[in-house]
Amino acid sequence: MHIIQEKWSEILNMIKVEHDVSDISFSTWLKPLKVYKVEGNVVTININNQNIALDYINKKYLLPLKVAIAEATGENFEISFILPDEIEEEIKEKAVASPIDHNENIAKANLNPRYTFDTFVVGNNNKMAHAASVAVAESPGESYNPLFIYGGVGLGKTHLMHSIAHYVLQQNSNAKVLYVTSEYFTNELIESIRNGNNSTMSKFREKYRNIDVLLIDDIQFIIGKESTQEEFFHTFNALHGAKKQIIISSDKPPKDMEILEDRLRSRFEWGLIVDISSPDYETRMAILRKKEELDGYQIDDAVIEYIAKNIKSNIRELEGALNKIMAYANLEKSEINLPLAEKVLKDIISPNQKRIVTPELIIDIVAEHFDLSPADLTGNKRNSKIVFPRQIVMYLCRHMTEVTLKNIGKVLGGRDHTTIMNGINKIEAELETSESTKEIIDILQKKINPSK
Ligand SMILES: Nc1ncnc2c1ncn2[C@@H]1O[C@H](COP(=O)(O)OP(=O)(O)OP(=O)(O)O)[C@@H](O)[C@H]1O
Repeated sequence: MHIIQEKWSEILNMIKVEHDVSDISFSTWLKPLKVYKVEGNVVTININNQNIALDYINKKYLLPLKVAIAEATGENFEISFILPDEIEEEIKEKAVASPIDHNENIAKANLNPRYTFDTFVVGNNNKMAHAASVAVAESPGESYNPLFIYGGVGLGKTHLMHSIAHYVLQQNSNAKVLYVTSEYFTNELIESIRNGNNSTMSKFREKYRNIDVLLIDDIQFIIGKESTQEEFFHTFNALHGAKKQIIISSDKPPKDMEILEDRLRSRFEWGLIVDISSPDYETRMAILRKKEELDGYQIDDAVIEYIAKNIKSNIRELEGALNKIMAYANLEKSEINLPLAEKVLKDIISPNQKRIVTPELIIDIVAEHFDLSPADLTGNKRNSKIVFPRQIVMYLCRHMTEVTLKNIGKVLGGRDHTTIMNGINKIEAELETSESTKEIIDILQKKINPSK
């Protein structure tokens, strides 16, 4: 604590005595004054009362304050006054300048720090989507609302959405920005409904309707979930009506989302719809080069070209391939060259570009989709949250691999083949009657084997 702060009441009392200030004047003008900060030889005094006449204090007490401070400290100080409003402004400005607060904002908004415009490679496949995203980032709520980005798995939708969010936060650290997947939105909604009281629901609504920029990823997953669609519809209206920006991504355009409620579909079409397609060879090369630069690697052209030539449809896999080569080189302490790349990638790059689908892969992807762990699916728990996804694994293993019922049972924690058969029958029956099960299976099949 600065000596002026320590001696503050003494200083005020000195003024009272020396200038014969009445009790009432003292408590009106002097007592509310507080030392806000001391920097160098400047004391900033908080007036502490927005309505007080600054002029009057300046005229009447500036000199007495200077003298009393000099007397109490033995030094000369300049004095400046600050009002509560100005203090608030200053705190906000500090928040902009402070990288710690910026990181906090990024975390609060659920953003991946790496997914920015700087690290996003613009190519023929995403030029329009990129340009629209920049426009939205520069003037959220004003240009295209909603911005609807669609495209296949692993092509950069999420990266682009995060880039918009980062940009908005950089421009205005007070902006309320939130990125969620539609699955997260659904789970949170279900949780609020399950808690069953009005306050959890109103908290949920307050959260989602009090946002400047809302980004919802993979909206296709709310299809078939009626209460989620209903709630999202109202969230959308509230935000859009208040000119708040909404950005949505999906694996297909609204017109192809067959069982989406019409009123949502038409809203999705209000703004701008842009797509991201598979990158061409040049773009794949540029993405790999960018990654090399960001991760600080030094890699032979031949290796980069080999990956770019062979992995065509999915950028996540393109990056995964490079990571895998680096990991091997590291592990085996070997040089990064073409023979190593060929050896490491032989599983990914089969002559006809097919990904090898195994029950383990299916378990991983189904678990991730339902927000479960693989161990949940192979374990013994029997609640419906787990049983349904487990049956889906059985169905998908049957239809996407050559593995026998017995072996599917083995991988699924040692279940016998009749259990597996029953699970498969259950899903097959549901597919006859339930649009949402059909949709889930469709999504999962695409996640498991995007090239199909
Ligand atoms: N144009 C690009 N430049 C640089 N990196 C990219 C680009 N496009 C995609 N990536 C990278 O590819 C990976 C997959 O991208 P992302 O997660 O954004 O895909 P997505 O389309 O959202 O996939 P999903 O459909 O699975 O949600 C990320 O690591 C991302 O950084």
